[in-house]
Amino acid sequence: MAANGTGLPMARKPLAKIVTEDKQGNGMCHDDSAKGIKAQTIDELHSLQKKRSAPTTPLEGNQGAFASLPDDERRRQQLQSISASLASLTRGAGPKVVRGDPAAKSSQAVEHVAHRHHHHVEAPTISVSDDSSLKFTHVLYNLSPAELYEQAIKYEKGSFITSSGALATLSGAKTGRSPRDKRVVMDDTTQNELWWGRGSPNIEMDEHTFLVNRERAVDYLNSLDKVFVNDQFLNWDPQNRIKVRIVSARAYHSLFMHNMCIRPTDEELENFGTPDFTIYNAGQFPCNRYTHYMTSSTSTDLNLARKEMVILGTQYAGEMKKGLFSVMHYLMPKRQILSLHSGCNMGIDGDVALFFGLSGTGKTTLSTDHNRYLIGDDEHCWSDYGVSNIEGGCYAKCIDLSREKEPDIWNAIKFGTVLENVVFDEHTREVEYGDKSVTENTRAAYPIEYIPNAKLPCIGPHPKNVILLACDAFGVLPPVSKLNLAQTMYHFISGYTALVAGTEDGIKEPTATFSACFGAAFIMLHPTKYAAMLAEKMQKHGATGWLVNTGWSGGSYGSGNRIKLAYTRRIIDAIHSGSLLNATYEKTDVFGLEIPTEIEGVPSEILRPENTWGDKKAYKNTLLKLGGLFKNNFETFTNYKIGKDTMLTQEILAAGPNF
Ligand SMILES: Nc1ncnc2c1ncn2[C@@H]1O[C@H](COP(=O)(O)OP(=O)(O)O)[C@@H](O)[C@H]1O
Ligand SMILES: C=C(OP(=O)(O)O)C(=O)O
Ligand SMILES: [Ca+2]
Ligand SMILES: [Mn+2]
Repeated sequence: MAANGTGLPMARKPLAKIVTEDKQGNGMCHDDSAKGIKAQTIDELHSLQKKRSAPTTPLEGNQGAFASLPDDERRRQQLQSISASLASLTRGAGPKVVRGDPAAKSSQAVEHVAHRHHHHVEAPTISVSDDSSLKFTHVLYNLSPAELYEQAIKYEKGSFITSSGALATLSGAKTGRSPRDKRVVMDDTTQNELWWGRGSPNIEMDEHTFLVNRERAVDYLNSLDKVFVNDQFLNWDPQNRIKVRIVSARAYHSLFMHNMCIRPTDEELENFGTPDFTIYNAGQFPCNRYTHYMTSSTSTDLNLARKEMVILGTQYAGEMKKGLFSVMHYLMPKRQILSLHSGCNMGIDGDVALFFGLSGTGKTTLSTDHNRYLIGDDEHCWSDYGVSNIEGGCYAKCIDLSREKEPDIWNAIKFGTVLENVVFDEHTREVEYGDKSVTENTRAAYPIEYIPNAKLPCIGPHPKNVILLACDAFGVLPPVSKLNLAQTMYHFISGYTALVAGTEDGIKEPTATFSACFGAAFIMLHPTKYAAMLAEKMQKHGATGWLVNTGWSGGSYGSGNRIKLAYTRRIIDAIHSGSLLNATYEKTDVFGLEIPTEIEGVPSEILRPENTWGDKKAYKNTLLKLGGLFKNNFETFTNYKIGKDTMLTQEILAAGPNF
């Protein structure tokens, strides 16, 4: 250390600064030596550049006289907890965990935890029986976005800073979720509690196979020089907050979760304790196909009893966010709280709207509204006290993103934002949002406060409007319809959308997707459980249901056009303001939907779909075709009672298409 390593003021008086005569600044003699640089080598000089801060970057050996014991003890326990998380279940002991970057110079003292037995049992003597227990695992704990940028750029191929400051990354071979590779441990409890079988997203796996995959993931993570650990929260409702730990191998994954989960304050982090749920993301490493239940090299495994999720063979970051969402779909209903795959925003008068819809239907786009407060774009809870966002960030699609149409999302793509799978100019680093070379599912993940009118904390009163979004590529659903409660339930359970499969390959036929509760991939209980809760809450709080088609008009995909975002926004405005509630309505054939005759700012002729079709016969046929698809899909639900009220069940069954 330099002369002043004692912490006392320098005894020697600094020399007077030498004043040079050059006022242009082109002289070579701007001598600052008077300040007495506290470094004798370049390395030491560089070490001065970084001011130390605790606890987000706790690399220092701050074991001086002033370091209080409880802090030390807390830190030791934190490392011990991470070691326990990373412990092999077959070898008993957790790895030696070291805090800090393995590439850091030895001048940076690191904190160690030697072997600790799983579940925090002290090991008196340890006989070293395998090589992995001789190795240190470096832990990069809750790094800041800047630190994660550096890690990504240094070590992860395909990481670049874009012209707006976002971190562009590649998710590898998987650029979307892999629902068919999702497995859920079936045990005595979950066998009875969860939704299994036809239509269910929960494909069974046994406890033993889970442990095989868990061990595979943990061994992979421990074989690395370093792992990233995020300790964060889910759910802005303080009474129902869940502590999550994400162990991952990539800075990209750590930054993604930093943005998407709720970020703890320093105090909250110090008192974090044991997580309620842990994700082991070993996405670069495949699962072993010889393992029972494995049908590909990708596996995302949920174990509710162990409160753990294992990811193998996919680096798509959305798996982590949606995996945790599944967990919330299990935990929250147990507390009589409804979990919702919806966006949510609030007007200046406190009117809250929910936006349900499958991927690509407009939850993120329409909940991000410059005239309203954003509560969240994708995952919420509805309790007896109102709504709360589960997450701390948004995950926007950015294909064809434009500054003009979506200024708030555009401006959120800046330093700190993860930009997945986008294409950019190699020199200017300007992103080309129209380019689908890597995937059509390009994404931006940013902290919610990057949206200027985010509502912090992300909570609000009971919803006034429940908007069901469907992107109908058949072009027969009206741009907006007002729903009664039974219709709302019918469409909620159906969870319809029809996107166009591959826009590139000349595919003309839209394919209908039905996904119960607008999120069948994430629900854990039978859809009727969530539907009953939604009906009860909507009734109790007097919420109105709406069906909004954000898809085609004037014909199916290929002949018609997608409804202009500007029109959809006017429709949504009219819902929020209450003006649409008092409009004049007429009923449609087949679906029996109530459609308004006029809305300010929207051409009246588009409100009734058949007006926009040139070929009326084709319209009728397409309408009947879609009606038939709805009927077929709903057959699986006809034997279920929805809630306590048999009347409601009958009404819901009758609220579908009639022809
Ligand atoms: N009329 C419309 N309403 C909503 N979104 C539209 C409309 N027309 C085009 N879009 C585009 O559709 C996409 C909707 O995606 P997004 O809001 O991310 O859906 P989700 O959050 O439900 O997955 C966006 O890219 C948006 O620009
Ligand atoms: C991240 C996702 O959400 P959404 O497309 O609904 O925004 C997803 O479904 O993978
Ligand atoms: Ca979604
Ligand atoms: Mn979204």
